[in-house]
Amino acid sequence: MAVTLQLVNYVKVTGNYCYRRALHQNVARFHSSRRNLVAQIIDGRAIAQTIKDEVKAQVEKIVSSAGRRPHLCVILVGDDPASAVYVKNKIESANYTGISSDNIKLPNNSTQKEVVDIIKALNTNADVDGILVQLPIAGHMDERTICNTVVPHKDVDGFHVLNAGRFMVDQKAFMPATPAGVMEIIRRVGIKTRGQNAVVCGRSKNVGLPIAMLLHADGNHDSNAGGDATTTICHRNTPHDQLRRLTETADLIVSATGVRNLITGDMVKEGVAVIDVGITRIVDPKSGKARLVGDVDFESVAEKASFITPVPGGVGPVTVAMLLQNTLKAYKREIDFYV
Ligand SMILES: Nc1nc(=O)c2c([nH]1)NC[C@@H]1CN(c3ccc(C(=O)N[C@@H](CCC(=O)O)C(=O)O)cc3)C=[N+]21
Repeated sequence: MAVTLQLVNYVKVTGNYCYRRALHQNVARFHSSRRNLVAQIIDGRAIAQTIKDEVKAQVEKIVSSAGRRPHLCVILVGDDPASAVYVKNKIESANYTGISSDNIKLPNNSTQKEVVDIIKALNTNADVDGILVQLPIAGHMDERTICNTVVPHKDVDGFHVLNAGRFMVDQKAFMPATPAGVMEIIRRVGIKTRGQNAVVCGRSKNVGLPIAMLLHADGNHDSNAGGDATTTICHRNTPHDQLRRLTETADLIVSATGVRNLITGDMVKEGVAVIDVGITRIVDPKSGKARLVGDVDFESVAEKASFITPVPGGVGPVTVAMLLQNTLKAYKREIDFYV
């Protein structure tokens, strides 16, 4: 019995593997110690590098034909250490692609009016293509007001209500960088979505919700490239046994909750593709050093998955690359907001 089971697994997963191997290179292989299964570990850094090189080539073309260099402004309020790391990554990556940038740092006690006035000045500054206000923003400010102050055609985060609304009705829009990154990974690696069961964990307005919208949407519609999956959204009020029932039949799981070890190997079926968007900072009990973990128990899930993204080195770097792609789109005024 055990032998038969193993053989079935081997044939099934090896078959998938051969088919997929031709499609992509940005993966490593995770060899199960217990079974003949091979999970492909998606290399987000390599995918991000490819995207950044594509952006860089386009920027070089613009500059060599005497064009103005695309310019990104990042506004950072306060001194949250995680935000400082993300902003540093964004600025460094922008530099790499040839996109020039400003990092506007404001003290934590800045007023909402001060931030709004800075955004308004950037909105009308013809030398600025993209504007981004790093979130979370200090508690005494209204995040919606701040996001809606950025003029839609410079809103490279896709957080303005016009971009969010246009996207929901299949009009061209700036897509938020993390959801765009998740879809880009799925496309570049060749993970099937059409007709598949997709489970999204997390319903945040900037990450979980737009990911679910993209996964379920009509992929034949040309605007924002949906995934045609049957998509279920789980969130903090989904009982864990119900979550398990859904993940057990999922072909694709995208988790974006910040709950460590939410998804474990016993909850998933063999051959599942898993995209881990969670970020939790922990102190490693062995080394005593701080490190990042995702929502997914990597070791146990990789035993069964066909594809899996690691944390760090998965979705995070691709998010940064998508922001730069959006900045280039803003520069080219690719999105017409008057239709
Ligand atoms: N207005 C706004 N736009 C955002 O796009 C935005 C934001 N606010 N607030 C926070 C989230 C989070 N986010 C990440 C960016 C890079 C990594 C990243 O580079 N991660 C690396 C590790 C970084 C580290 O060492 O901490 C990795 O996963 O390998 C992760 C997460 C953008 N966000």
